[in-house]
Amino acid sequence: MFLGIDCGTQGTKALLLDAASGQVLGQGSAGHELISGPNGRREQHVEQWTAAFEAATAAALAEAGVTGDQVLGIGVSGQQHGLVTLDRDGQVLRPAKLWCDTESAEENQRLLQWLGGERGSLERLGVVIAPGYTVSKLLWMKEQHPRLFERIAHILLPHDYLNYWLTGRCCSEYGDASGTGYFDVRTRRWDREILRHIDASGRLEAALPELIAPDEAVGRLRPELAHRLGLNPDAIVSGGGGDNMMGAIGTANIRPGAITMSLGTSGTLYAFAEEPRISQQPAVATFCSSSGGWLPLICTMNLTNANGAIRDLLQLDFDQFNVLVAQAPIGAEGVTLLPFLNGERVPALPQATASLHGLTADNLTRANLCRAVLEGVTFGLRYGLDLLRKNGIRSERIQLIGGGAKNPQWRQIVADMMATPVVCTTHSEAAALGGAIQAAWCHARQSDSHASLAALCERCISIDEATAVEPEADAVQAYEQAYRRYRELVIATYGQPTPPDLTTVTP
Ligand SMILES: Nc1ncnc2c1ncn2[C@@H]1O[C@H](COP(=O)(O)OP(=O)(O)O)[C@@H](O)[C@H]1O
Ligand SMILES: O=C(CO)[C@@H](O)[C@H](O)COP(=O)(O)O
Repeated sequence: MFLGIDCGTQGTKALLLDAASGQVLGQGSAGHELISGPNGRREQHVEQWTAAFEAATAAALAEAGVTGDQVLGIGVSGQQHGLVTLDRDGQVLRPAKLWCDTESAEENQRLLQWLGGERGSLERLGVVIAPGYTVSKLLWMKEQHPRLFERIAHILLPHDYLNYWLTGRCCSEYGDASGTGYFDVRTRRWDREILRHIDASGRLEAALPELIAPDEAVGRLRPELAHRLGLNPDAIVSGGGGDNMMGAIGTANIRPGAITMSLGTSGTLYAFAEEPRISQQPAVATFCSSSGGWLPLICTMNLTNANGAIRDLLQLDFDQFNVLVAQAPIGAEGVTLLPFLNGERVPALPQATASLHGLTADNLTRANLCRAVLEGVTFGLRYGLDLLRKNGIRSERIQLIGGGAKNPQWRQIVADMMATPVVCTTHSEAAALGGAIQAAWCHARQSDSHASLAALCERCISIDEATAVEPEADAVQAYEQAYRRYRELVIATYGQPTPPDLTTVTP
């Protein structure tokens, strides 16, 4: 039995996998609260993650009817880019600053300048540092909380922190590390110089966790924690990874040829690559995968949060929202919502606010508003898909995961808007499943078994054919028009982000 954990933005999901049969035996979840503040502050108390870990794990074990002593390994997936700082006694210094926090956008701009702009960042790190990446949070902390900054002894990402809580060891793996902005994705090494630029004392470099390979274990559970959670004290903890890296494993996206799209708090799109072919397009982040390769990725910051904001405003539940969406035609009778409530990463508009366009006395209806938000957030992913496709990434279909993938209406909208068939894997909690599969892989390597990651994915992941949807020709055309209007409005309202340059730099 293997336990997969996904510490997402809105909550933690746990899943218990019988890796021998490939069956998921039980699942559980528990929510997190966001701390929102001025200038795009989005933080979370790490105690929420550990409490949610415990609650979700207990629920998954109870649903499976299995005791924790049967768990042989744990794999943790986590929201990317967040900054957790510890002092030398291992105490957390302040709430974690999250991937969707844009408070350090200005610090990011200064660091980008130091790197030589987008080109300099690409040449040096293989990614263009974006607001939300970890590196600018460090500069922000130095300037805003100098006393706490001086006490930093360990810098961890969210899933690294959970691994530390589980095992007592601070380390990181290539996938999540590649989203920090102080890591070279080509060589898979930390970039210490950028940290020295932020603080010449050497404190930050000394605080970097050790890097481990994707099939390496972090260690075993701390005995007292194993005892408290009722888990097997001999259970190993695998390296885990960022939620997108784990979502890739959990959808068997470990070979070129597949595209996974996640409809979570963020919207993401990614495809496995065997080589670090760095795109010159700044929006495409060529992260490392947590399965030995690379994972070119697009991320939008406004997805289910924007839907939720309109749902709350109109006091609707999911079903009522969906009924209203269905009542409005494609294009919402000319109502377009540019949903940048949190600022945005793709397109690169960290300071943007959302805006509503095309309202008239005739089209201002609840149905059009609901459709406009769902279309607006999905258009962002269409823009991202175009960028990936222009960089040579092709797939016959899109594998849809995350909370939003449970919505059949949204699945059809995705298929029509992307003009591509869409399907879900049996377990939409693919990041948690990926964690469990990675733990089984790691356990097999430790026990000298020859179970490959590919064989485990084949055994544990299946397509849910009942969710398969094909694009419908009329709808594809109608969305094409609505998408053009969306792009024109983005450019007219916020200006043109860096024009796409589709050549590639040093592979
Ligand atoms: N049936 C559904 N229809 C539409 N959206 C849903 C449905 N179920 C869950 N969601 C959305 O999914 C979100 C959570 O997705 P999830 O992938 O777990 O996010 P995260 O990992 O960022 O915490 C919820 O906030 C909710 O808006
Ligand atoms: O920042 C990114 C990817 O670069 C996000 O995808 C985060 O990893 C958060 O994921 P969710 O909470 O939406 O699952």
